[in-house]
Amino acid sequence: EYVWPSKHDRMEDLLVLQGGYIREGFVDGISPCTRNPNAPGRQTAAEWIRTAFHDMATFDKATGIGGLDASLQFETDRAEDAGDAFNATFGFTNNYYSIRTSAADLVALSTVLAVGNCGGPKIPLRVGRVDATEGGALGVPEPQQDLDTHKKMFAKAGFSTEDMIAMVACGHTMGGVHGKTFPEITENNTETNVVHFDSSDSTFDPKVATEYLDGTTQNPLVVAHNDTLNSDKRIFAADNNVTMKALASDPKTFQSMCSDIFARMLDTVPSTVTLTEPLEPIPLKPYITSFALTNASHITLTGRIRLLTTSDKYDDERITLTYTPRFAPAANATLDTTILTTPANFQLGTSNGIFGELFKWHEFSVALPTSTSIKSFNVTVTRISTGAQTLYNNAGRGYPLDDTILYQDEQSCRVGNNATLVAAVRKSVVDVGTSVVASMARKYHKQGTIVPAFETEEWKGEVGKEVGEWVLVTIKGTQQPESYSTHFDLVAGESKVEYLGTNVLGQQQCKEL
Ligand code: HEM
Repeated sequence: EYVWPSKHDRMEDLLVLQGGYIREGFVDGISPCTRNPNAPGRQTAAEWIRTAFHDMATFDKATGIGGLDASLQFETDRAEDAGDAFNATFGFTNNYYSIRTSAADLVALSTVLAVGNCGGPKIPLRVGRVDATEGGALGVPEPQQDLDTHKKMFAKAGFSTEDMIAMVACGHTMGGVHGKTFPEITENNTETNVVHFDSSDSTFDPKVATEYLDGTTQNPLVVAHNDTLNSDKRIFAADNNVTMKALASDPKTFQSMCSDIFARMLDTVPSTVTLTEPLEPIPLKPYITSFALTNASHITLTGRIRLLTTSDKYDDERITLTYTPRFAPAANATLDTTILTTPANFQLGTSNGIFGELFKWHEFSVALPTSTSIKSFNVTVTRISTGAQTLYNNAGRGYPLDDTILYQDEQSCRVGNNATLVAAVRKSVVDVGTSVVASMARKYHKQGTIVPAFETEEWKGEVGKEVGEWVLVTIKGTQQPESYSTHFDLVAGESKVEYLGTNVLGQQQCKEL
C-alpha cells in the first residue's frame, strides 16, 4: 500500500500529470505523434521507443550486467547506435532528470508515454532504475547481421525467438528508416527522407504485421533491394510467421502482446537493481509547498491535495484536513484542528493523465500556533450531494509532518551563484550540538555524455537568531548554472526535509524573518 511521502512521488507525477491545472507535461515532447515540429522527417515518439531498445539491447542475462541503465548516453557515437534519436531523447529527459528521477527511469517513462499517447496500450511502469556511470558492452542488433546472430543477441539478453519477433514488430509499428542515417537501405540520403515501417507510422497499431502478411508492406527492412539488409523480413519469418499471425489477428491481441513484451524490455535491468511494483495513480496525494515559521507564534502550512476522481464527481467534493498537534493544548484552551481547503478553479482545478486519469486539486494555507504545532493530518473527502465521507489516513499513519527542521523558503535565495538556504531548527536539537547541513545534489558536466552527473555536497549551517522555540540556521554555498535546477535535503540529526527544489531560488530575494 502507498505511504506518503515516497521517494517515487516525483516519477508518479511525471507519469500522471500531463495536462490541466498542475501539469508536468512530459507528453508535450511527443505531441503530435506524427512528427517532430522542429525537425522535418523525425518523429519523437518513435525515437523514444528506439532509445529504450538500444539501451536495453546489450543486457547480458548470464552476468546480470547492462539492460535499461542509460548507459546509452555514453554510447551515442557508436556505429550500432546511429542517428539523432538518442541524444535528442536524453536532451529531453534532462528537463526532468534529478536525484530521484534517473535517466533510465525517464527513458522507461518515455516509452510508456510514447506508446500510450500514440494509440498503444498502457505498459506498466516500474521504477527504481539506476544509471550507469560509463558505457557498456557492444551488441545492439544491426540490419546487415544474419538471423542466427540476431537470435543469439536476443537470447543473451533473455529473449526467445518469439519474444524477438514480437519486440521488433511492436517497435517497428512506429517511425521508419532515415535516408540520412541508412542511405544504403532507403537509397535516398536526403536530410528529411524517411521510409516508414507501415502505412500508419505514427499510430501504435497492427499494420506492421497485417501489411507484412498480406504482402502490401513497404517496410524498408523487409523490401530493401539489398536483401542482406532485410533484417525484419528474416526476423518476422523466423517461426514461420506464427507470432506475426498472432500479432495481426486482432488489434486487442496486438496491444496486449506488445504491452507484455515492452514491459519485459523496460524491466530488463542490471541484476543489482530492484524495481518497484508498477506505479498506479495515487488516490489521494498531499503536496506541501511551504511549511515554515512566519514568526515566533505561528507556523504556516501551505499546500494542495490531489484527489483521483471522475468527470461526474470532481466538482461535488469538499475536502478537509484534521490535524494532530505535536503538543496538547493547555487544559483550559481549545484548539480547532480542522484545516479547510478551497477547490482550485483555474482550468476547472483539474489535471489529467493520458490513461484517463482525472485529478481535482484542493488548496490550503493556514497559520497554526507554534505552541501546539502539528505532527500529522488526515484528510476527509465529503461528497456534497450525498454527504458520504471517505477518510484518507495514509495507511493508518496519518500524513506526517516534522517541525524539528523547517525550510524557510522565503528567507532563502540565490544571488548570482551564491545560494543562501535558511532552516529553522528546534532549539532543543541545536542546543545539544546537532549540526545542521544542506545535502546538495550538485550537477556537473561529465565527459562523453549530455546527461549531467550528480555529486552530493554537504553545506554546513551557521546558527543565527532565535525565533520562539526555533533557531534560524543559515547555510551558504555556491551553485554553477548547471545546478540552478537541482534538489537538496536539509538535515538536522535524524530529522530531514527532503528533495527541496533550487529552481525558484534565483527568482526571489532573501526576506528577513
Ligand atoms: C534486430 C533488431 C533490430 C534492428 C536490426 C533494427 C533496425 C532499425 C533501423 C536500421 C532503424 C532505422 C533508424 C533510423 O533511420 O533512424 C530502426 C528504427 C526503429 N527501430 Fe529498430 N531495429 C531492431 C529492433 C527494434 C526493436 C526491438 C525496437 C523496439 C522495441 C525497435 C524500435 C525502432 C523504432 C521505434 C524505430 C523508428 C525510429 C525513428 O523513426 O526515428 N527496433 N530500427
